Amino acid sequence: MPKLTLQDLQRLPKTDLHVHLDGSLRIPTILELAEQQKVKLPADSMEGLRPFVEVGEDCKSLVEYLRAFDVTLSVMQTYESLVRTAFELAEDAAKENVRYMEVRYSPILHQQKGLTLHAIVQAVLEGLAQAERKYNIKTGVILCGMRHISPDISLRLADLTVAFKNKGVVGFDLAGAEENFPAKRHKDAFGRVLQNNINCTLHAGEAYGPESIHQAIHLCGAHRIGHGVRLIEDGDLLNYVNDHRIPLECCPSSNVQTKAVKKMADHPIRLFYDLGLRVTVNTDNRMVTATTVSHEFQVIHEELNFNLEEIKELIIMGFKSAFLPYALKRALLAEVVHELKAFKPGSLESKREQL
Ligand SMILES: O=c1[nH]cnc2c1ncn2[C@@H]1O[C@H](CO)[C@@H](O)[C@H]1O
Ligand SMILES: [Zn+2]
Repeated sequence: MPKLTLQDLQRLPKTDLHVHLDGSLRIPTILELAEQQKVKLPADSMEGLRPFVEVGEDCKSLVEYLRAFDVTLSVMQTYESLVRTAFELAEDAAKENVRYMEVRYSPILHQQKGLTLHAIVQAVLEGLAQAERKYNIKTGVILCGMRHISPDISLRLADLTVAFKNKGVVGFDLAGAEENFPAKRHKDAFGRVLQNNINCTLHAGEAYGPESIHQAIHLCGAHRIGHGVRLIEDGDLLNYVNDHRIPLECCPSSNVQTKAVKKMADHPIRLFYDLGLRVTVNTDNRMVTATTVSHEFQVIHEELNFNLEEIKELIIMGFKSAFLPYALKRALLAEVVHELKAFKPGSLESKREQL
């Protein structure tokens, strides 16, 4: 199989459907924001801060992984910081040719300095709109309820999602520690979202078994599943997910770090793909996991033997799984399919030399 380089993968048009705003900052930006806002960080240099905000392979669990967010959230409590971090995330994504990105975060975690929930959504939409004007990228926002926070708050966040329907917010999610915090507690929030004809996805089957995926689909109406790695433990449910074309938002490197899988070679994305499931490749957290979409493709190319044709198919499944109105999705997909057909691996430099 001809080897694809990181540059090849960067040149391909891509989606990122599962990326957390508060896990995808630039480290220098955290340092700058902390200085401006007089926020105390655990360290005040790039290298000093890195271990607190990038978890690495020795992370032992999702709960440990989630500790990094205390640091990032400490500097994401002002309108300006939300505009900036949203803009920079979309800029970083656009620079690796991500054409469509759905950014998620939980507004309730950004109220430490008294911002209103509306302002918190507005700020992120403003940052993303700035990036859309400058780069060739389309974006949408997914608001997250948090598993460990009360269901009443999830309901408020569901109402917020409804209030911003057709104004940039495209879906609702449930995130946070999975074990001991079942999704069914939050089913009223999902009911609210669904009854307003809005899409939803839930993190499930990452730090808990297939029962969690079952609840996400059958009690909360999930249209997509975040991670879903432990679907592998229930063949019957796996067939249901396959038959209903429910997309899985796979985030391979993050899954190794949270120990949803022991090592990359064990990642079920290969099996899911071979069985015909609709699987998508995503970052989860560009900074906390220290990754990019191109890097995730490189990892599965090298460690799970996905070849170029298969990678192209994964990319198409990403666009197909977008929470976009059908007409827009079809137009975007047509554009991307055209580019994928014309795509030839090999760096731009070597192409120029051949000319
Ligand atoms: O992989 C994950 N699994 C579950 N929750 C996560 C993951 N990554 C981030 N968050 C949680 O989602 C919140 C909103 O963005 C973050 O603050 C973090 O607590
Ligand atoms: Zn996630």
